[in-house]
Amino acid sequence: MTRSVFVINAGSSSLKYQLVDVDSGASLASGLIERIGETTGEARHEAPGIERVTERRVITDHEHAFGWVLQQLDRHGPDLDDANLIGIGHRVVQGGARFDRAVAIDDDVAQQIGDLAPLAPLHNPANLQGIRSARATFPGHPHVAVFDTAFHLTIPPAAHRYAIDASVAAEHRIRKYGFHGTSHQYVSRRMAELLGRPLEEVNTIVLHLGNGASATAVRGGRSVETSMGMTPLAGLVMGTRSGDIDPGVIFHLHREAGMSIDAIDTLLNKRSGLLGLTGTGDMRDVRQAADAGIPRAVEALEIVAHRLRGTVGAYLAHLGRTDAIAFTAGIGENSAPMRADALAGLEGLGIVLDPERNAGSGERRISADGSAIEVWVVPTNEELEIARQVAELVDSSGAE
Ligand SMILES: Nc1ncnc2c1ncn2[C@@H]1O[C@H](COP(=O)(O)OP(=O)(O)O)[C@@H](O)[C@H]1O
Ligand SMILES: CC(=O)OP(=O)(O)O
Ligand SMILES: [Mg+2]
Repeated sequence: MTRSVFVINAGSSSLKYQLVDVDSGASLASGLIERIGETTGEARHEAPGIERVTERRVITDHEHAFGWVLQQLDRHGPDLDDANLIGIGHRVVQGGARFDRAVAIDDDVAQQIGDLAPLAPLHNPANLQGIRSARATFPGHPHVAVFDTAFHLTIPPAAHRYAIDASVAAEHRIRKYGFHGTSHQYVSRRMAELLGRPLEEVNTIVLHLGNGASATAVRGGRSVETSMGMTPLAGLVMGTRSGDIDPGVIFHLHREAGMSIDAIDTLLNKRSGLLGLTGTGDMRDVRQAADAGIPRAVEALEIVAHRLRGTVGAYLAHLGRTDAIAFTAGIGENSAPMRADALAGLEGLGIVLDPERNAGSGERRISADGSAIEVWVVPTNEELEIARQVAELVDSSGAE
């Protein structure tokens, strides 16, 4: 019989969901509600065998959004009883130093997710709002939190501590947490499977390049270094986030340009990265502009590739021996030129792409036969990984 998990990724003004068949991995329904709380929201729902539903309407809050989803399921199926819904999985971005695995959500866990909000002010309050609304909407089912940070709690202190006053860091819980852990875990496991070797023996660099982007060095299935930091602002150049900058820039913008801390926060999180460099945060548009010869787009792609190449180089050093590099997420899976640019010039380090394989599609090896380090495209599936973790917890503990 089918067993399904409803996976929720709640953002501040959006709600992404997917009903996942845990055993086959198939998506039974999915959708996205955007601009919640604004004057014109947009809601999409799709399921196999139906025409995609798109509506523009006011959606007042997350509970209202869930009401809309239930209505779509009611109208178009699948029926949640037929789908044998066994639990609800919530993506929670910040789990702090405490949550090293998925947990069943009770009032105490919900409170702790709220207490972690200062460490992820853009994400955790929204995640919590999603949890509250979903618990009200699905009161009879177990709810499970799956944390972006959990996979990275194996990162050793030399890599996760910042060199600042130790008492200030301890008091304010300042350290590298890292994010996208669900994806890095899923892809690094799959990588070992594809190489046909035990997970414990495989060292992989995972490059998750979506709107948010991060790199992780995985040694024998454990994260040992990652590019995001205390917050998802650090590291690689992203769609709208700057990634690494000299922290001195912030003082300069405050003191010399008179910008408020909130304005700088918005600048670095929402108006930087590809968007700040070119005017669009979407890689497809930037590539098109670069192909048309627009200099700032060409230069933006060089900045993205330069940061990636430096990160790969650092992680080769941290791992000592690297078996594979895996590209994943929207850009990593779909942009052959960005993969080629990121690894250009690394032949001397044993990394050689095969241009024809790189230009193909789907899960595959893209390195040349003689490449000492294999390079692969491994499509991520965060929803499936969340659904599996929920199923595992429900099966083992009868989570309520
Ligand atoms: N064919 C493609 N070529 C280049 N970039 C692509 C392609 N398809 C998607 N992308 C890029 O992937 C990014 C979105 O990645 P995705 O993983 O879907 O994002 P999110 O982090 O929101 O889940 C966007 O920058 C988009 O332009
Ligand atoms: C944590 C993070 O960066 O998430 P996303 O890629 O979904 O923005
Ligand atoms: Mg994604």
